[in-house]
Amino acid sequence: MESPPIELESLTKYYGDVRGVEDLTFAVDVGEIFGFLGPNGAGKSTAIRVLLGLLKPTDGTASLMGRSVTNRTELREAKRRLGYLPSDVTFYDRVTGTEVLDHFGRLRGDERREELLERFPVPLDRSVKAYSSGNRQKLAIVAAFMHEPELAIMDEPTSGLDPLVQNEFYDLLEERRDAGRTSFFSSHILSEVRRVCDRVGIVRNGRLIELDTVDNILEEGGTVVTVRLAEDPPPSALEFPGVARVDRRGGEYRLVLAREFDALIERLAEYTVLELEIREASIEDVFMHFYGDADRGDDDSAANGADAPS
Ligand SMILES: Nc1ncnc2c1ncn2[C@@H]1O[C@H](COP(=O)(O)OP(=O)(O)OP(=O)(O)O)[C@@H](O)[C@H]1O
Repeated sequence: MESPPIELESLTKYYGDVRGVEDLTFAVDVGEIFGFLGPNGAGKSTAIRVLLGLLKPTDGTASLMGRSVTNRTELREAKRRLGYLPSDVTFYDRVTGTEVLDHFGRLRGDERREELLERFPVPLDRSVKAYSSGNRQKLAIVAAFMHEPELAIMDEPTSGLDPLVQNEFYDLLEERRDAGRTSFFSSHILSEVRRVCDRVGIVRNGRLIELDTVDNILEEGGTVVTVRLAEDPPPSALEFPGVARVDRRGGEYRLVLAREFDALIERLAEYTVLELEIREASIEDVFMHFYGDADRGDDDSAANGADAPS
């Protein structure tokens, strides 16, 4: 059987006392577009840097296409079949775009170079020092994908790209999926996650807190109910199975829930309903609770609070 493109097993990385990631276990399947999400400082870049062999795990294992990233020979083999897009693209400044691509082409191949340059055009003859951040990102995309890698690992790949270029990039990921190639990327842009990701893993405080298909997650929190009551119950009084979260803002309660209307009506019948609105949830409504509430008690480590900017 084919090895998973990415496999993490109890992966833990501490920077001294500061927790990067803790006990991360999940695998990415062949042909998936997998989104790696979580608030700032959650541990996404740490996991990605371990996967690329740039950081040594404190504990646990990580492998790419069945090759352990802590074994130099295996890592080198895996890297030939990998495309990588870092979060802050830096090239040696005194070279031109063409020279950058020549360099990566010699290392790994460049059969899609011309086609990708038509889709992500950059001023090839100019020094990359003079590139705008968007052009740097486009050059990095061409460099990462021109050898048609089996697996692409990307840290916030669309940051700095204009909307048209972003769309071109999403098309590229979808074509890769159709060809059975795997893409893994971190993102803060929920609309792009909804548009392209098959499955997501969400990390917070270094730990995996959700691993599911985007469809399932949206289904479970697909409805937003806003209600105003004559009474003033605590938000927890409006919780029932199927409710993902309840917030109170001013005199209004806002529930994100699966389509459990009977249970909703039963619960609201205990109160005097003054106003009621029911609408389909946006992806922000559904995902925000994975981001917020960071201090609600799921932190059990002295390392908590060490979220200095990275
Ligand atoms: N080189 C480092 N030395 C010490 N601590 C670090 C280092 N790099 C990251 N950290 C810490 O590890 C934790 C995880 O950071 P990481 O950069 O992996 O998060 P992230 O999810 O990628 O965040 P962002 O969305 O802001 O890019 C944070 O607490 C961060 O301060």
